[in-house]
Amino acid sequence: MSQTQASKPLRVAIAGLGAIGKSIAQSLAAGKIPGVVLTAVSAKDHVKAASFVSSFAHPVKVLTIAQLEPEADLVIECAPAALLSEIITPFLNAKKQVVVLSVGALLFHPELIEAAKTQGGVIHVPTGALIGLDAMIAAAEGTIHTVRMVTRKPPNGLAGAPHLIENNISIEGLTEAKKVFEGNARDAAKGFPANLNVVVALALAGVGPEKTLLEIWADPGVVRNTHTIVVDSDSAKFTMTMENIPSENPKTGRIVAQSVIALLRKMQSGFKVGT
Ligand SMILES: NC(=O)C1=CN([C@@H]2O[C@H](COP(=O)(O)OP(=O)(O)OC[C@H]3O[C@@H](n4cnc5c(N)ncnc54)[C@H](OP(=O)(O)O)[C@@H]3O)[C@@H](O)[C@H]2O)C=CC1
Ligand SMILES: O=C([O-])CC(=O)C(=O)O
Repeated sequence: MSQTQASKPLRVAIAGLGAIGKSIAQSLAAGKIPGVVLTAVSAKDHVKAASFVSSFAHPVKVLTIAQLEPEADLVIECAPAALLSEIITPFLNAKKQVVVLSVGALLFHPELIEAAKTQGGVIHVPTGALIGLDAMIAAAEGTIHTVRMVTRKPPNGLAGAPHLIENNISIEGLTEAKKVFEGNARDAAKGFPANLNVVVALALAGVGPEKTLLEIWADPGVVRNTHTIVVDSDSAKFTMTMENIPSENPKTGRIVAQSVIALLRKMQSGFKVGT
């Protein structure tokens, strides 16, 4: 339905007020998308969150995660990955829509995808910090032979990842690029749950997490989170490079929040461009 046809506004809740959540909240509060209204947020620190939303023109409730569902038609999950199920399950059970940013965590909760497919709720995975999901989805209608991705991040965009800690891989004081991971998207999601959602989105759009291959480099020579993807399929061969300017969270590109705003705008519009 187009926004002009819509009788009621789409009520949106945001779970997690970090780099992504705050940016989306500000855009929605500024009325960037007609027909979409921010009704509630959830955050770890409710006092800080209440102060953040107090400047908005319309009142926005600060609630616990469990209190969000009755307040919204759609929840945007942009919290730590461990909270994914807690945030989206009540919405899926109510046959509502969810937008998932912690995409990596979906691999370890197949029941959530199953619930969305069978029970009437909807999970949206926005393109986020990636490029070319439209081309991947189209190529996946035919046969995709190989998908390879190489990610280069400034070392502070990888700091603290479980894979580095468990394998005693130091990225302190690097003077040249260091390869810190080579494997598939499933193992990357396990080892880098807060850093490589992009490769999981790519896998879900294309050939799945086992066959989507990835190298990760801690590179003191880059200032942007840089993802290069090479795809070979029976319809096209394509190479794409994305250089993401980090947001206030060095792990997260600025474009991620904009991708969610673009998704909401597309959902509300009668004119949709892109696959
Ligand atoms: N799909 C994609 O392309 C991308 C996905 N991501 C993923 O999106 C998610 C959000 O990213 P980003 O905004 O950068 O992360 P941030 O760390 O900046 O924000 C997460 C927020 O969630 C808050 N939080 C922690 N515990 C709770 C809780 N119990 N209830 C509600 N909120 C809580 C944190 O609070 P506090 O700060 O107080 O701990 C923080 O403000 C992450 O999982 C990230 O990996 C990121 C980039 C790209
Ligand atoms: O995938 C992620 O979690 C974040 C990322 O690489 C980026 O923003 O470039």
